Amino acid sequence: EAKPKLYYFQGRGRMESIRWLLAAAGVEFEEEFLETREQYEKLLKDGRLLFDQVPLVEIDGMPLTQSRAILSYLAAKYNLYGKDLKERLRIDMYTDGTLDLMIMIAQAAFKPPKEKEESYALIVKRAKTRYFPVFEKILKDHGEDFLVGNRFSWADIQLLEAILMVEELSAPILSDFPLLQAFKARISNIPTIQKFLQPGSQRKPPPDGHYVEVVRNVLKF
Ligand SMILES: CCCCC[C@H]1O[C@@H](O)C[C@@H]1SC[C@H](NC(=O)CC[C@H](N)C(=O)O)C(=O)NCC(=O)O
Repeated sequence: EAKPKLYYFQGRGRMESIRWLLAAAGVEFEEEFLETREQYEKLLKDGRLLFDQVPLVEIDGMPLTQSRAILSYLAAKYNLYGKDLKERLRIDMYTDGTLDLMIMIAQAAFKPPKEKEESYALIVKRAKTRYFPVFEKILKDHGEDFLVGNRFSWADIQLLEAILMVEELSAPILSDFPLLQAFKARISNIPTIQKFLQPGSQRKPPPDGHYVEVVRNVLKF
């Protein structure tokens, strides 16, 4: 079976959660990095971008776009989506939350320095007062190792991704969340995730000026 192929910039953006999910599921994938406008225009001309947007994931012979749809498809395909409708609903609610937080971080990279710093401060505040308290309470109320159904799911993978990303903005962010600290250690030690966290994996670094410049050039915005 052909490996999934991911078409995106050589950065996190809206593709990083897809990389995390595939890696956590132990699925090897290939990547084509968009560096030039011509590459993007070829994808458009070939009719592979439903709404003219990336991420694009080619899997099971289909060109998939829309990152949340892709993530849902992959979570279901690799049995990381709970055991029934109600567990899937909780996983959708939690992952929509962590995705909202991570998109704020991705978009902040494109702002001028002062606005960017203000955005990062707001993101850290939201993580500390809105998002992480919710997950700390879920872990406390259920007293289980995982967020949903006492089983590893997409929700756990994405929460770990979000924790690590916010720690890059504020290292002590988990100081008031002991259960999240234990969760972070537990999920990081899952073999497929541990491997993805090693240097040399397909995990991408934080956005930098070069990444922003490439995206602006390719997408002309
Ligand atoms: C201010 C904007 C910052 C984000 C810019 C890009 O870098 C990433 O951080 C997010 C986007 S990714 C690139 C962008 N794709 C999307 O916005 C996809 C949105 C879709 N709902 C998804 O979830 O996949 C793109 O292709 N745009 C072309 C254009 O619409 O004509």
